[in-house]
Formats: sequence, structure tokens, C-alpha cells
Amino acid sequence: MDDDAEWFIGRMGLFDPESRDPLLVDWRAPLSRAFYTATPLHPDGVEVRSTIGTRGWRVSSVVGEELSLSAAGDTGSMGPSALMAAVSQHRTDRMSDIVATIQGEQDRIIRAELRGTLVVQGGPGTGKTAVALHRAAYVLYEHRDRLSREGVLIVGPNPDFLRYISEVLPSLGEDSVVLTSLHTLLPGVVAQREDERDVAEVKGRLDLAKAVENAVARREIPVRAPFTITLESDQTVVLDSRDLAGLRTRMRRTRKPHNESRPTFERVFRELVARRLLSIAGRSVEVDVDPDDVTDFAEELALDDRLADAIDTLWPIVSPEELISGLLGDEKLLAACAPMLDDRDRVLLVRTADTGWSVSDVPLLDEAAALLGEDPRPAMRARARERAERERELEYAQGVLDLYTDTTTDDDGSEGTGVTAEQLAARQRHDDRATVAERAEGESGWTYGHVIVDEAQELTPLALRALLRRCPSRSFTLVGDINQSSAAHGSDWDTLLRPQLRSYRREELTVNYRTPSEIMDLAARVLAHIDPRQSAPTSIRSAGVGPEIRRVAYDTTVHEIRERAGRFLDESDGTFAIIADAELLPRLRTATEGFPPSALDRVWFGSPRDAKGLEFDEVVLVEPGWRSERGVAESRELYVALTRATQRLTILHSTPLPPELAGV
Ligand SMILES: Nc1ncnc2c1ncn2[C@@H]1O[C@H](COP(=O)(O)OP(=O)(O)OP(=O)(O)O)[C@@H](O)[C@H]1O
Repeated sequence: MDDDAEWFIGRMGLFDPESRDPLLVDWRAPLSRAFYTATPLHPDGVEVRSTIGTRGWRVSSVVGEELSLSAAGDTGSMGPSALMAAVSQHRTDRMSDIVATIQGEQDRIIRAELRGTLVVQGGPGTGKTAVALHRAAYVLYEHRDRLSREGVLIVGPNPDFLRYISEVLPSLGEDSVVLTSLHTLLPGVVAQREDERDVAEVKGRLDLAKAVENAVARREIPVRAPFTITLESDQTVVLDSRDLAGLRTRMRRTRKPHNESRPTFERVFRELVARRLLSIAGRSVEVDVDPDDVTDFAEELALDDRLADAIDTLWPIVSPEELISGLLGDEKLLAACAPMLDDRDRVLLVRTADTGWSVSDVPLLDEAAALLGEDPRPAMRARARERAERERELEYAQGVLDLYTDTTTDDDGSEGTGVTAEQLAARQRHDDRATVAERAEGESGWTYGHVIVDEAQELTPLALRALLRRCPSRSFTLVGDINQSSAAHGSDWDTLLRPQLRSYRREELTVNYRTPSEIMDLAARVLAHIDPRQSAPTSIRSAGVGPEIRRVAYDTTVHEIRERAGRFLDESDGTFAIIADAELLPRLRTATEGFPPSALDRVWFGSPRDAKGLEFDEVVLVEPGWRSERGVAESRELYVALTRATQRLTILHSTPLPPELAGV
């Protein structure tokens, strides 16, 4: 620094145990900030900035940069060589951290204020995912007390992507983060498939929340007066419309989710029946009935199976899965619950066979789960189990104390050890406690201190609603690229977010650290098709070779891929991907049959949609014009596919190229 101080910055802070002087400053500490933001024009007190590379315990490189002497223009970014070395490295199947080379525009986002919603728009390869993950680590550092209790949720587009980013936060020493995708957002449900685009669009509409609410309402006292209950004793009670209306009003007042108000319903209903029977049994008017008699009789009625059947009819325990299967499996019910949809949309929603849950079913199930709440009966049983467990722990702790103290007389067992059996038992429980991530994942209705969403352009309104439920404080970081959206229509952040988020801050990332400029030039043509007003991010480097576009016979594609993949895997230790329409993948996968498992670990097959967020050193894109019906969504997916490569891109096609690439 210009005051002669010298600081070492790393992934975590280390102190001299005796003097307490800092040996290594955490990259997130305020002191470290100048390392990332200093430029020759604004050195911020920094005289020399060096990046020290290590391999194991050996220093492998030192790249220095003298800021105060450098007269080069203000690029707003740091030492080009350390950065260039980082971005030119071979990729593995896991993303790594960028602590050594965070750039100025990224640093600003990572350290942005926690409160409110921040939207980060950035083209392919601009570091949105990297920034989102480092932001998670940063907010945990800055707000450790609160966030280590409440947890941070990161939502990615699919399980493959979660695997790809899974090592970044542990490498930064953070484990109070829950990583999930919509597929597994709701405990107990795993979505295994994607719906067609038009189906997903309808399922994602905000209106559907109302349809789910209507479906729940139709399960509550779904009978008409007169409703007759015959008990095991053959006595009958007839409820008229006033009785039913009274029950409905009483239940509305509980303001609890449907399932959670079941015990209240049981009590209120049994009391009503008890009162009625006591009145019939000779007492003239209902109001004269002794309340104690009613309570006692209602308790007896709890043993009556026929009454229990009536309760199941009037207030059934319903699971989210049952509710949504029922709703989507019954055209008539759907028409009654979703009058806001037209016939064409409703037809798209109806499921004729049990095909398993799709990703776009999850927000519907989540909506149902929020309205239904937990089935209280297992919870009641669990509480009873817990009480019994506590008693056992206490007994055990008392036993331990007795052994240690050698005294058996003291009531609280405190003599000799200074601790009571309760304290010892509690301490044991405390040691067994789950991490915040484990607790948050297991507990439905958990709300997080901060939520980060990657590929946020893919959120449907209903999916956004499900996430907002998980963070009522609306402390969100949403990162994404509108131009990579799979939605069928054109979209922008305002259309996507404003209906549910009245205000948000917006930041932009503009430099592409992944894709070489030659490939990006090609991708920019596609972007011009998507939206001529947009400009592609600027690539930070060139590969020296442009993308290769080859027309091949359909029958030879498998052979061609086998050759290229084989050569690449021999010559490089990087990653290789084959991207093609999902329909073509089974045939293409045969290209790597017989490759050794260690090589196969570095090969990936998938559709453009699956490739979202991922990157590979070499990419072969097969038959980009396979689907002749093309809309803006296909163009955006082509844009995604073209921007996955860090080194080389080859396009193989037997069908004509899509119009976006015509003439190249
Ligand atoms: N400051 C940086 N230093 C070194 N590498 C970086 C930096 N920023 C980003 N990268 C690298 O650039 C690549 C692209 O980053 P990332 O995947 O975060 O981009 P993205 O904006 O999420 O892309 P996409 O929209 O295509 O998913 C990654 O390999 C990442 O590690």
C-alpha cells in the first residue's frame, strides 16, 4: 500500500495466535476490497498488487502489477495476466472459485447491500453464476449472526447444474447454504421431467394460485343440507344449511391451513353433534345443555367410527400430491376451479395418465402445500415421540451423573459435577443438532434470510411466488440473462418480476470470461435475431481459431463425433460436450461407446436447455436446424448452445442451418 503496509489476502482470515496480528485477510473483509477495485486511475491506496499462484505447498507463479506507476488507461479491471491465466485454464466438470481474480464490476455486485431485491442481467459467460456464489459467501461473512441461523438458499436450473457448482461454496468454507433446483424445492417431491413449453407456460401463470385455492375450498365441507349422520348407536343427526354455514364460518376464523385446522374441525363438529344428541335426548333447547356434558359426550364420540367417517368426508386430510393430481386429472373439476383459463389452456393442463411430476408441477404443488399445511397427526405423534425421547435422555443423563458423582441422594444430581441431568441431556441434544442447511431442507415452511436464484429468467410467475414465500423479507439476488430464456414469448425483467416485486435494483455484467471472441461473433448474429437492440457481451480473449461449420451426411455424425471426442480426450485433460436436440441424443450417445470411464467423465451429452449455465472446453453442436418450426425460444436456445465453449466450437449438420446462421 502507499503507506508501506503489506497485506496478504486469501480465502479465509488467519491470525498470529500470540500477537493476534492478521497473517491472511479474508477476501471478504473491507480491507481486501481495494485489491479488487483498484485501477491505475483510482489506485485506492494500492501501490503494487500481486497474485500468487500455488500448486500444493509450492508457489507456482507470482503476477505483479504496479498500479501507481502504470499509466495505462483505466480499464476498470485488474491485472490482465492473472485473469487471462485463470480464464484460459482447462475446465473440469466442477466450477471453481474466482477469489483471486474477481473483477471490479463483479465485486460491486458481490458486496451489494443485502436488503431488498437485486437483479443482475448479464450475457453468457459474464460470471453471473460465479458472482452469485461469491455473493452467498460474502453475505454469510457480513451477516454471519443472522444468516447462519436463517440460512441462504441458492436455486439453480437443474440437478446437473447444482452438481457443477457444488464445490465452490465448500471451497470458500461455507456450508450454511442450501442448494436446490425447482425439481426438489418441495420436500418429498422429485420432479423427473419437463413439460412441453406451452404446458409449462400455462402451469406457471399466477392465476393458477387461485385455481389451487378453489380446489382446496372444494374439499372443505363439500356437502349440501340436509346432511345426515348415523352413529354406531344408530342415532341420527341431521345438519341443516344453517349448521353447515355455521361450521364454515367457525372454520374460516381459525385462519390456519386446511390440514392444520383438522383438530379444530374435529372438536367443533363433535361438540355440535354432541349438543344435538343431548338436546334430542330430552333437553328442550340446545342452549340449555350443560357445557361439561357436551365436552364429555364429545370425547366419547371420538371413538365412534361412523362419526370419524363423516369427519373424513367433511374435512379430509389432503396431501398436495393428491390435490393437484385430482385437479389436473379431472376436466370438470379443473373447469370449476380455473374459470380464468380458456378451454384451450385447460386442455393443455389435463393429465390423462400418471406421468410423474414435471418441474412446472412443483410450484402448483408448493402452492397446495402452503394452503393445506402439514398433516398434524404425524406431527402430534412426533411430538409425543419426542417427549418420550427426552424422558429417556434425562434418565440416561441421570445415570451418567450418578456414576460420576458417586452420590445418589441429591434430587438434581448436582453434587460433585455442578451440572444437572437436564443440563447434561440438553447439552447432548445440542451436540447432535443438525446444521442450518439440514434443518431448513427438512422443515416445510422454513424461511431463509437470503435467496439467490441463478438462471432467474426461467422463473414462471408461480415459481417466483413459491420462492417469495420462502423469503418474506424479499432479500433476493436474481441473476440471469433474458436472452437465454426458454419462455415461448419475448420477455423482460419488468414483465417477469413487477407483478410480484414492486421494486428492485438492477446491475449489469458486460464482459464475457468464457467464450472466445471468434465464437461470440457468431453468437452475436443469433442475438441480433432475438432482439436487434441488444449487444452481446465483449469477450475478454480470442482463441485464434474460429468456429468450424461442417456439412456432413446424417449417417456419419456419430462417427464424426467419435473421432473428434477421441482426439480431444487424448490430447487434452479438459471437457468435451455434444449438444443436440433431445430427440437426437440417444443415437449420438453411441458415439462414445467403449471409451474408458475416466474419459467418459469428461464427456457430456445434452440438449441446449440442459446446457444452460454449463461450460466445456470443446463443444460439438449437432443439427442446430433439426426443428423446422422455429420461434424466439429456439433462437434463444441456439444462443445458449453457441456460448458454452471455452476453446473450440464445431457445428455438424446434415439438415439446413437455421436461418439465424444462414450465410455464415
Ligand atoms: N473474475 C473472474 N476470474 C476468473 N474467471 C472468471 C471470472 N468471472 C467469471 N469467470 C469464469 O468465466 C466462466 C463463466 O462464468 P459463469 O458461468 O459464472 O458465467 P454466467 O454469466 O453464469 O454464464 P451463462 O449465462 O452462460 O450461464 C466461468 O468459468 C467462470 O469461472
